[in-house]
Amino acid sequence: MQHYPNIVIGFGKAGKTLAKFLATQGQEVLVIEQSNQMYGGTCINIACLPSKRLVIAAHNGVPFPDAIAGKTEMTSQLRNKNYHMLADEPTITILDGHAEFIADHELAVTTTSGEVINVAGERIFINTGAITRVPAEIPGIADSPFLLTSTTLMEQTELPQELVILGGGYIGLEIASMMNQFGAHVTVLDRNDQFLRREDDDVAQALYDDLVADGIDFKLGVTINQVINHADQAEIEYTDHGTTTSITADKFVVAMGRTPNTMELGLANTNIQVNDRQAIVVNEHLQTSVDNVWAMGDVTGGLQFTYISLDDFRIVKDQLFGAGARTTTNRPAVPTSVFTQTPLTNVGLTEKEAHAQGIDYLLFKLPVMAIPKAKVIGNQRGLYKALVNPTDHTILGATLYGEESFEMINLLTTAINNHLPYETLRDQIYTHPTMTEALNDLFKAPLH
Ligand SMILES: Cc1cc2nc3c(=O)[nH]c(=O)nc-3n(C[C@H](O)[C@H](O)[C@H](O)COP(=O)(O)OP(=O)(O)OC[C@H]3O[C@@H](n4cnc5c(N)ncnc54)[C@H](O)[C@@H]3O)c2cc1C
Ligand SMILES: NC(=O)c1ccc[n+]([C@@H]2O[C@H](COP(=O)([O-])OP(=O)(O)OC[C@H]3O[C@@H](n4cnc5c(N)ncnc54)[C@H](O)[C@@H]3O)[C@@H](O)[C@H]2O)c1
Repeated sequence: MQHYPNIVIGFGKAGKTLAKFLATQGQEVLVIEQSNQMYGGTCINIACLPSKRLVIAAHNGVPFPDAIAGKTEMTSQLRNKNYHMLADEPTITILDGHAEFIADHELAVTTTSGEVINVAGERIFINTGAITRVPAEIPGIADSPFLLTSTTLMEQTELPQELVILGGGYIGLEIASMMNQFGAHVTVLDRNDQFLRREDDDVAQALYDDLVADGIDFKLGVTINQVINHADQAEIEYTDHGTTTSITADKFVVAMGRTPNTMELGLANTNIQVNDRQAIVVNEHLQTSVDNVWAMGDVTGGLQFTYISLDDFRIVKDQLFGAGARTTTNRPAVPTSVFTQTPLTNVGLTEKEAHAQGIDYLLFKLPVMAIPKAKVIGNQRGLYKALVNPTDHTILGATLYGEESFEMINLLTTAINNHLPYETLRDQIYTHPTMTEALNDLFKAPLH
């Protein structure tokens, strides 16, 4: 059995960044990746980058098959670049194969040719990501020929005319908005009665109204009973507030959450603990229950974002090479964006959360209609909201529903993380015409 000082399982964001960093420190690293189509991980191959490429292509009126072809070319280039980023390091070995633990520090790797190679690692970093949750408990879904995931949707060459999306969260809404722009008729089914229930009601209502105006149908508060697979179409049967009915679809997308990818990792052969949601249990330093074994990224069951996985790398790096002060509990504010055609972006507290936590705040609000750049872009949908601490005037949170909000939010995040008073943003000189300059107006006067 070959021994390595460092083994990374999975070529994801945290894993590849850590492997590269260890190599720059002269350390030997074995990186195990089960698919040569996944060098660089989920984000660049099947998630963030291809999906945003398609969102933009749809917006620009690119026909669906051309958009898919352009996306595929892009991911291929990114994959190659990522591969060489690690493979060209003299102290990194990439092993193409599926890793399973056979003991706390030992792995059996089944290569693509079927050979099994056993390796041992002094330090092991698990970065195996998450996979689409396909609800086996709903009859007819798992074995349906009409089933798509976010991954297989992005491999289609023909636009489905009638598309049903099961789940109206991040993936469901981004796909709904994008496929609607490509020309499909989209219906979204979600078990929650309330659309985006964590958002403030005014913001959720604005996005909902805009998506409905675009032609997307929503069935909220429904129970999906079964999928009946006919010759050409799927029939999705659901109960809508006591009435059982059904809808037919050329394809349906399962977007009901993603489960930490631990099922085929052989963890039963180790002392590494997994919780009831299949996530690897870690402490605030991302250490598992076995010494010198860490888990990073989606597999820990935390927030599923690429930048969280990157931050997990920083936490582990700080233990190995720094003071060990960085933890999951002292992460700075984390912004999030739903990349619908008009994007919805948050950082910090919403009004709903402030109320629930009994936190007092000043409220600032601005309709996007008031922003000159929105007129220039030709999309005046949306509203901005910000919550401010009444005592020291620091920003408690912001919700930006409007064009380019996924860019602007980074400025607000900097302000929050550096405890800047809102007046700093209000009085700053901004480039013109931009969406960001609206911060001059947003912070003019609180509503209350
Ligand atoms: C459609 C979609 C859109 C998204 N959009 C965004 C977005 O816009 N912004 C954002 O921040 N996040 C987005 N996300 C979430 C983001 O993609 C994930 O949070 C992120 O990629 C997780 O990275 P990771 O480091 O946990 O591991 P991953 O990048 O998932 O890497 C895990 C790797 O491990 C490999 N692997 C798994 N098991 C084994 C094994 N046993 N042996 C060997 N190799 C193994 C896998 O093949 C994979 O390459 C999106 C997700 C999806 C599905
Ligand atoms: N822009 C981004 O950063 C981005 C984009 C896509 C995905 N992601 C990440 O990927 C993760 C997974 O995305 P997702 O959309 O699959 O999960 P999600 O948790 O965001 O949404 C899942 C939705 O499915 C619904 N649902 C679950 N079970 C159901 C059932 N039986 N019947 C009907 N509805 C049901 C839930 O109510 C929820 O609205 C996200 O949480 C996010 O962290 C991020």
